Amino acid sequence: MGAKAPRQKSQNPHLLRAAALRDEQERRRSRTRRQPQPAPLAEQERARFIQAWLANVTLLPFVGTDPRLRPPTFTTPAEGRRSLEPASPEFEPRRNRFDRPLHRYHTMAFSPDGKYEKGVHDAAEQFPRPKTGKDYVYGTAGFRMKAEELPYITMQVGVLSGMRSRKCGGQVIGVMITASHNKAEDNGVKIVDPQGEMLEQEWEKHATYLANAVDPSEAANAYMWLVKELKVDQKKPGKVFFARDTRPSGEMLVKALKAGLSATGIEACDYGILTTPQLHYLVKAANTQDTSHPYGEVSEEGYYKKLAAAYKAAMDNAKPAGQLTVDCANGVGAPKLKEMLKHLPSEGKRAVNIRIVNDRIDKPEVLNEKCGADHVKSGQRVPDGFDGKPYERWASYDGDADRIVYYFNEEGPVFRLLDGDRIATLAASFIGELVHKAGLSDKMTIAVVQTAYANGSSTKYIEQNLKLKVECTATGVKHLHHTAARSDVGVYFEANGHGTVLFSPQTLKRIHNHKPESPAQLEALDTLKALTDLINQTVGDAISDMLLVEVILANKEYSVKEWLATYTDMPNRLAKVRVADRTMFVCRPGSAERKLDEPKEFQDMIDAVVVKYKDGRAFVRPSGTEDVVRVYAEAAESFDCDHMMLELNQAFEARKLAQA
Ligand SMILES: CC(=O)N[C@H]1[C@@H](OP(=O)(O)O)O[C@H](CO)[C@@H](O)[C@@H]1O
Repeated sequence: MGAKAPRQKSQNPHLLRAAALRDEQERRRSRTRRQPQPAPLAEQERARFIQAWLANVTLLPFVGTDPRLRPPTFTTPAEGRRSLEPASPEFEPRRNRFDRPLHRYHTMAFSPDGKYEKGVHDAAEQFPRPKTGKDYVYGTAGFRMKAEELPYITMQVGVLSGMRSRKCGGQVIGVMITASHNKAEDNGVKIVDPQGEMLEQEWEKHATYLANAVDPSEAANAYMWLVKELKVDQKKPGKVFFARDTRPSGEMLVKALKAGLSATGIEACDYGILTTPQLHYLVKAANTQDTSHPYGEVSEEGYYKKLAAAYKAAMDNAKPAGQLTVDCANGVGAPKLKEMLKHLPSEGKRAVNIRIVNDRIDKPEVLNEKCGADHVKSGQRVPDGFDGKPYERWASYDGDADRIVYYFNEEGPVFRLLDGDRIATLAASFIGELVHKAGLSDKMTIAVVQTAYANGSSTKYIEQNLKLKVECTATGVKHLHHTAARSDVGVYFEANGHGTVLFSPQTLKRIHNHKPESPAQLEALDTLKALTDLINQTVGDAISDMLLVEVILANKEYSVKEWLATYTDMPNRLAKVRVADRTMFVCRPGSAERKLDEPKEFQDMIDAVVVKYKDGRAFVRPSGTEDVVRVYAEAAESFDCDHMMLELNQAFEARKLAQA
């Protein structure tokens, strides 16, 4: 640990008193260090003591980073407890930039058999926290930032995922290292829960807490605090599967992750380079392999085999709809789609005709560069390398292949996007037809889950034409996933192409136990069964969603033109405004982020703008992944959308909220 700069003398009497207290603690500590260490306690006595210690230890708010405030190395209970001096009132727990208290606590230093605490301490020394002065928050997409800032956080994610596995009875937990659609120099890390879903929300706070421990001692203290608070039995086994995308920084982050895992005695399995949804698949497959409903073979090969078998079954009575070109964003989707194609029929009536472009994983700097789902969706334009003729079907993945959008050009050329809303409506209508044809209509209901960004026409189409229920949730896949999981069949997609379909366990049972009464019912039932395997139900998956769309287009004998013709999108605009502090924008609870409560009167102003335009709809919400607020506007006329955006922009400027 480096030398500390001397503290500035304060005239504040409280601070002077606190400084005197610190000096006294330091004197006591140096006396303690000089004393001979007591002999080791007998094993039984030791166990009794640990229990007593855990019961008695008082947790105090962290009061600063001064090493002199740290408690002494543990010797006996009495001495240990002496270190827990009451915090002075003037030391408020530090708060991060989102005004959340950073729950930092001092326990004693290493507990008697604190090998894991010591391990965390040492791992934090090996991968020190970057001195950026920033607070890090586990957000919608885990932690995501410049790769060089990530090693410490990744190490801590290793620590937390191991704890999570122990807490979940030793079930496998996943850790994915990816920054999805971000540029190559960024990276990210996120945790996958036992059924392949996103990390439980309560644990996101624990991840934030660990990531903000400022030094090795605090990291060890934070670890112990969580162990006690969450009642994690450290003797229990824990297992973590991890993988990364093609970013060059992935390898160095894997080292940091492994350090966090081995520091806490967790068994780890490195799956190398995978797409994000493949890792989600593996986690669920591992945790269900000995149950009555195994999700699939626990291997990458198992993933391809499951999808290929389901694809072939679902295409039994259909004719593929011609060539599809896939832009893989120069990311991990390219090699994995090539692998997938080896398992799919290349000849015969079910032959798959897929051409891959933007597959340069050997050139990391081109990852997501002018290509990929985000580039296409947010810019409403074709990617680099596009050579499609009118009405040729194209699709784009993002950098870790967990989302997909389709598109084509009409003569002109006029760009036509078939985004997540379109995939949701296509999937919901096809599944609805199959359920009806199989004679299962009265046994299950289908719901479609969207966010406020879903195009108003798609919502109307689902309710009025498909006659299905639509639910709107806050932005972020975990919200959609949880809502969809409450339905028998829950189709969820964000407009940006991230989504999947969930079949509840009872629904799967009903589908598999249903006795068809005619050949037509049997045919529909077989296709429905195949879809339940074709769809990656753990998370949005570009490869699986693509095969689903291909199956539907082939079965419905739809061209992209017919798919587009199902409804007409409302003209819409999405912009982001850089503001000094996005946390001052607070969404109204229960409004699915379509209304604001703060800043006061801002919502009234939006409402006053919107009523002026035919079928106008607009909302403003703070982003969960960037330091911006997003502004969305929709109206019957494209011209009106532009006007609405202009008026909303003026509102930001009038209140001096926007930053240059
Ligand atoms: C309008 C939009 O596309 N928002 C995206 C974006 O969230 P924001 O909270 O809007 O930054 O990133 C999320 C994570 O990738 C994704 O789930 C979401 O759909």
